[in-house]
Amino acid sequence: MNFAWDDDELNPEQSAAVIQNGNVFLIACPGSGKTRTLTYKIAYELSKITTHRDFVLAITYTNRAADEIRERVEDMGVDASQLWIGTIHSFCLEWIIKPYYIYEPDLAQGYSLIDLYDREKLLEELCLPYKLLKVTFHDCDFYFTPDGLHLACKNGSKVNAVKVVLTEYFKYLKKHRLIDFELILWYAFDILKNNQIAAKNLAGIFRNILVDEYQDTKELQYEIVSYILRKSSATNFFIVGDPNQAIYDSLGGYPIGLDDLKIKTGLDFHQMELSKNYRSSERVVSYFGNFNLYKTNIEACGKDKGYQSIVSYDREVSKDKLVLEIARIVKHNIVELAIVPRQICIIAPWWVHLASMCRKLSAELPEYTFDGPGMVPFARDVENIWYKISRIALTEPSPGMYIRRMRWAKEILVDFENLGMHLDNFNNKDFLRTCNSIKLDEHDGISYLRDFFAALIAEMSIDLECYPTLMQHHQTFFESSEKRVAQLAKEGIAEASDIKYFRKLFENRTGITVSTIHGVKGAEFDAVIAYGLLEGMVPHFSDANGQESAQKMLYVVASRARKNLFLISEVGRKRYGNEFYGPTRKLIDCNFRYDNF
Ligand SMILES: Nc1ncnc2c1ncn2[C@@H]1O[C@H](COP(=O)(O)OP(=O)(O)OP(=O)(O)O)[C@@H](O)[C@H]1O
Repeated sequence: MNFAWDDDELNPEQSAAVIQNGNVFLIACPGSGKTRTLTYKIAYELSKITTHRDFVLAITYTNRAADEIRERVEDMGVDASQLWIGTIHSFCLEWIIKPYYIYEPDLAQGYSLIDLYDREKLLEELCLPYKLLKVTFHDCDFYFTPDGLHLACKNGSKVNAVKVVLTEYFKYLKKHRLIDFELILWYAFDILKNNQIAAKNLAGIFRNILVDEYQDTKELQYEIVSYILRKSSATNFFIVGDPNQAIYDSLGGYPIGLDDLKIKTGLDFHQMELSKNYRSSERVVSYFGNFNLYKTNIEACGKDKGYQSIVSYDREVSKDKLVLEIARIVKHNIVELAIVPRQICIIAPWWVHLASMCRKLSAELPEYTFDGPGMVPFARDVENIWYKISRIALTEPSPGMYIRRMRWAKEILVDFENLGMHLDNFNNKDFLRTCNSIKLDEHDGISYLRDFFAALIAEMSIDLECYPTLMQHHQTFFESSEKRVAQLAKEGIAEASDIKYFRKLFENRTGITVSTIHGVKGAEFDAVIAYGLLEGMVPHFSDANGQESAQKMLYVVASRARKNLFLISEVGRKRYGNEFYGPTRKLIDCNFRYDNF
């Protein structure tokens, strides 16, 4: 029987998208339940599968989104064993590179994935000769298109140095048979381009391919999916996103137009739309409508629709008073407006401004906690096996965590087997049982993890020396974690070394979120406070398409708010010489009756 739902679960637009046969191109405005629609669509298509050979493939932007959707599908009582859901990188590794790497000359002799920490370290070293030009690994972002390499760096004085650094970087990777995230896409694309059988096999497995957040998808990713789709007339494609929220332009992401998509895939599409915003008040919706580049339809219809929102814009506060002003706004929301701390988010464009803001706010408002970037005390590299084990080591067995921990255990055992370990009948339940039996009385987070891993290896009789990859992952995991803990301690967060702080990462968030604009993608909060809205930051000074990018960033920021929105262009931030940053031009141009706050 097909999976069914009630009227109060999906609105008519969402239901129509879920049950639509064939290929769907779905444009969804902010807060319109894109994730909900995608989840039901997956559940619906899974329930229609009649043979064990068919799979549903869903590609999400983050591992976290993949986990959430999978868990929701399982909670709905739908069998998810024929669902593969994950990021495009995981998909390429598991389904294209692992089975077909021998067809790729650069990979045929074997390859391994460079750890994120090692990658950063390598690039930092290669940048050293260009210290005077202030070239750092942050300048070394790049991406590939079918025509080859593109640099994210648009700074004329650095570009040549970055090119040399990257040439050395690729040489090093090749010599050591390493690949990074961008190379995963490149090689997957190359394999499909040169190997008809690979694309055909994949097309035979997946009856449905679903892509979330298409607006931030890169050309190579569209190409990879298109190779598969062109090999099968029986595979349906469902692609959803919001072109107004495309903020990864500098890394090669773009919202493909329908005509282009038709040409690439050779398919026809039902063009559909989700236009009902369940998130924000009418006032917030009318505000972010000012930045609606593609003129998509949006109608507020959630439970907070009639909320008397505050939408304010401050262009006067000085940089030196910023912390006090943000603290005042936070307190007002919590004390006067009864908004809970975890429903507040503080956003700035640049990561560098957030760590110090987080620290200063923690000192100013000691009664609240702040969850910010750079606050994670250990290496969160999802491809590192020891990170995967740490997820189990740092969470407690409980009914609520059971399914998730079982899945993590399974992933670890698959990794172990891929390393050549013979696990006989040792299954994921046994693995969890072994982990749960490890009891340690250790308060230092890093020592705890070291002891935990040692106990686990001993219990499973694993000889680390026999598995170089495991040893290498072990070394980089701890090197990177020690560096992070030291950095946090330097910034005044001494408790970061405590095991309780480590465990917090996996608990439900209770503190005030502090995030970059890019990091807040997909999230929603009752109150949003955004600062650093300055021309040169929003948009970035090197952005060739700056005004359009600023418009999209403002659209993303403002559409995260359910109830209240506070925008700040502080004065007094030095640019260079005697020059100061001024407010974001798109904000100055926006004609809106802000509230005095
Ligand atoms: N049919 C519905 N009825 C009531 N609430 C809904 C419905 N669909 C979605 N919602 C709620 O609307 C909110 C926004 O949904 P979701 O986060 O999926 O939006 P989104 O489209 O992904 O937004 P964005 O693109 O801005 O990230 C969520 O709180 C969700 O539970």
